[in-house]
Amino acid sequence: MRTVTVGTRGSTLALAQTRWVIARLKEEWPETDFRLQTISTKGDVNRQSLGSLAQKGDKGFWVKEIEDALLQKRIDIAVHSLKDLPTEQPEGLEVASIPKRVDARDVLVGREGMKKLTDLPQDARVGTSSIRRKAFLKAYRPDLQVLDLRGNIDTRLAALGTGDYDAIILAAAGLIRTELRHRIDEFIEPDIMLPAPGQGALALETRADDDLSIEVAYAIHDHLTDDRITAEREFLAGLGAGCMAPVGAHASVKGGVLTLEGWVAALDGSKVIRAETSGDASECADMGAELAADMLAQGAKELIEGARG
Ligand SMILES: NCc1[nH]cc(CCC(=O)O)c1CC(=O)O
Repeated sequence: MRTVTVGTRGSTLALAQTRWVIARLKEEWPETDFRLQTISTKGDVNRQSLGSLAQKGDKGFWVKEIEDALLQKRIDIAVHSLKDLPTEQPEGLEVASIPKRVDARDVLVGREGMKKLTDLPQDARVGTSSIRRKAFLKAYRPDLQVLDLRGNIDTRLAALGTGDYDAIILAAAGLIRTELRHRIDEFIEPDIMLPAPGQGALALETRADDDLSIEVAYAIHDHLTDDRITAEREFLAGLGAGCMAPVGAHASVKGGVLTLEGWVAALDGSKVIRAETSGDASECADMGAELAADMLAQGAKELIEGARG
């Protein structure tokens, strides 16, 4: 029996999504033995000592050690949250497969009586770790206080219990994948908070010359998800921005027609540039690049640079 080693971070979310990936791969390749290998990353090690969000800004904070493990053949397939993966892979590695996406939206989890964005009183304290969520929330409800809230999903839910926050915002996908869907109080629609590019999707990364692992991973590739996230990520790349930018992107496909929406915001929410395009789904990459160019012409660059500080 051949063995394929699948690697990921040790967080609850990373383990849950990797177990899901292995179960799906096992359905397609019942004769293959899949092993799970956890790898600790700079992001995990430095979690306690993170002084500011900016320190997390270096590209691939969560993925470097995992990619090293791939290159050193300690693992054969890496499972990443797609939104944490830089838009370009290092020499010798590639994204071999994008499984079917789950819900891309952000969600609100609130205290009693604070179960919806519209329930929150003036000055309510909302916790989030993401500058995109912060900027879009401020644009929608400038009267709210947006407070920093870092840590893994369990830590963030626990913080809500201590009373320091009235509500927190996180990705639906993280809660769904860790069997915490029942904690979701409100799905925030994309017309209020556009999700992060790639949110809710996974990426299976392999060595570019490892044909066997590429074939194994590709068995759970989802073309529709791939078109959507290609448009979203080309948009992000076209802006010259990474996962730490106040940028949202969301693509949907109906009847072969892909619609891509993109937002870029000032950190304080005082300005949001929004644009949309649609076309044949086979043009997804060009559509992302064109939407980025369109928004750069509308002043998106100043907003992204402003957010870098
Ligand atoms: N940056 C952390 C991270 N990376 C992926 C997810 C959620 C799962 C996903 O978006 O696929 C999360 C947590 C969150 O944003 O609440």
